[in-house]
Amino acid sequence: FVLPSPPGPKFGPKFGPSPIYSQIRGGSSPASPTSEPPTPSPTPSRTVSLTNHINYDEVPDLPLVSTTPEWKALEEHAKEIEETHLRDYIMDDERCDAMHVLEDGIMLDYSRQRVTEKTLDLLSDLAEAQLLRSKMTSMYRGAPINFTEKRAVLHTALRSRKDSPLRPVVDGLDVVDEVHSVLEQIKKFTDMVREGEVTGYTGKQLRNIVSVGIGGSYLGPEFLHECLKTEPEGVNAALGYTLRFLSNVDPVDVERTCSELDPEETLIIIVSKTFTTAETMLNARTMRQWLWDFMGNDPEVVSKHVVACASTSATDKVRSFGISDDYFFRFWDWVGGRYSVCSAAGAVPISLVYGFDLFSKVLDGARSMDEHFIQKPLRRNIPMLMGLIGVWNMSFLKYNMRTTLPYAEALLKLPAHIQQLDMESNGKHVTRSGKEVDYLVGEVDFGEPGTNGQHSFFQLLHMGQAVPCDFIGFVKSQNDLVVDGETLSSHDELMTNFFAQPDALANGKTADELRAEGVPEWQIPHRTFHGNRPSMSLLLPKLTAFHVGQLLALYEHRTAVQGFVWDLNSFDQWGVELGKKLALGIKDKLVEGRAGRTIKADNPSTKRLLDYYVNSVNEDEEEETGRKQPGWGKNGPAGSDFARQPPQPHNLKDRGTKLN
Ligand SMILES: O=P(O)(O)OC[C@H]1O[C@H](O)[C@H](O)[C@@H](O)[C@@H]1O
Repeated sequence: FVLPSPPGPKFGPKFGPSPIYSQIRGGSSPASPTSEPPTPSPTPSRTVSLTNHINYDEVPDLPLVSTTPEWKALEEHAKEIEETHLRDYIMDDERCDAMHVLEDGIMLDYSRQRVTEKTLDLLSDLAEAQLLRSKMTSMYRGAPINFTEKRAVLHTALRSRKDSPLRPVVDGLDVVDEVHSVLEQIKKFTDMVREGEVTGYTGKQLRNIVSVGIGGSYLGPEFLHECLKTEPEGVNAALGYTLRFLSNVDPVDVERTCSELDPEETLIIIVSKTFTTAETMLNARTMRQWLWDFMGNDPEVVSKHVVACASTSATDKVRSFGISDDYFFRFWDWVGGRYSVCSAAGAVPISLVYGFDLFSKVLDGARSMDEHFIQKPLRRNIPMLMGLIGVWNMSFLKYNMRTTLPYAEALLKLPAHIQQLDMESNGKHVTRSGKEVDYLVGEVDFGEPGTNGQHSFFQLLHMGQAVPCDFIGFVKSQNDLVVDGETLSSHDELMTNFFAQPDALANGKTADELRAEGVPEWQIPHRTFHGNRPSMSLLLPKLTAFHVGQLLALYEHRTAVQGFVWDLNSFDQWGVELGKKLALGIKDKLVEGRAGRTIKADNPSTKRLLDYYVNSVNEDEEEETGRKQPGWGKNGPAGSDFARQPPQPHNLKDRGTKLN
């Protein structure tokens, strides 16, 4: 990977005087937790200079990757792999030894993947042909690699050190300075709230936090929250605070979120990069109404109880909502929603509940993984290995699904976060140059913590469709238990499954083995497992804030690797737009229907559904009132504001509780 140095930054970023990131060595973060078990000391790294790459705008239009000799070689090789069963591969001592890495405190074992040394060599050739390193460094340097939106992709800058020698500049601003100025604002504000120096409208301490947001403005922060809830430092830091997330536009979600909350002690965080997302903005208005219902319709109620985390380009919208500038925590267009956990989107709610210091440890972990990713050679690079094996499984072995199986209850929201991160990033059908792909890209991701998943969908994993599995486990529990008389701790018991399941998937169970166990002949086909099902195992020391940060960045980078090799733009999401636009059109039609006018739909199928929906509600109304109702008509003439109210309007006051 020795590529010519760029002639100069064409796309905006400015660099320090010399090779910069090359001074950073992997795993050197000082923030590794001191608690047991110690993070294994990183192997000394080879440094990689970020200057050895070509500018993104000079990356040539690549031919469809499926037409390259590197791709064809892998296709041929896939036939060879079919010849050997995983149960034989995993008996090879030398192979198993070669197929694990211990880097940045994380052990990755990929010996249960259907790969050989040759597979890895061929994948490495493919990565080189697809300019993987060049694309990675372009991302870190702030090139506009999200070219359909003309944006840089700089989530790595969100966890840069203040004195980082790598200083991308976007729109004339040094992004690292920008990041640190907001982090300081967040620290100051959240400390003041936690110390009671900033209070609510009636002078009460703000101890209930409601984060309103959806998609990337929700899933990642919720994933972090669930991890920190039982993190030993997190448990103490959060005493006396609650954090709830309001994401769905379903009014029932409002009901659940507000139940038993005292509005006078509640701080609402509106998290929306664009500050236009329909669901979030309706929920934001609902929560504002809820505050007003209790404390009066005074602008100060909003300015003291509502904060915003949004992109700088939404500043006017934030202000016109009534939010004060001091309560506005900005992020930037160069942070994608699903990559925004380390921005204000995650920083504000998490710091309010757990304190800024704990959130900083998440950033330390993510930074450690960023450094690992950019520096380590392929065979020691965890996200790169995982990404390339992902490409191999999907495009060559044709597994079009993948499952994330954390053996840690506190990671219960990781599968949902990965689902958005990966499926929104790589769920595409054209390459960077707009060519239709003729190879499989973008897995269907799903998952559930073990052992719950074992009693749910594992039947399919073992005997139905083959789905590559990511097993994630920890050496030490956040909170282990030893029950009197038990031979193992409860965490050990959990981990027995973490070790057993990958073997069950790989080995399966043959008819001969079943016969030897005395299984009756008629049952044998029903109890035979074909095995040969790939998985990988990630083993981390303990689910601390630092290691959560590593995991977060690891999966972000895995997604990027796959997108880079498939030559996709993993950072836009145009596929989400069409449905949003259509929903706006339906809104107009429903308004018509509610006003008792004929609904004109775009097709008979939608018209039938809309008519049924509107008329069924009206029939319920008639039953209740004994009167014929046009639209919602009970409260006023058709077409008036009242006419659009639901039949049983709720008083938002019912959804909160004054505790004293
Ligand atoms: O943060 P917001 O602008 O409200 O966007 C929230 C979400 O909405 C969209 O539908 C996108 O697909 C997501 O990537 C985004 O995270």
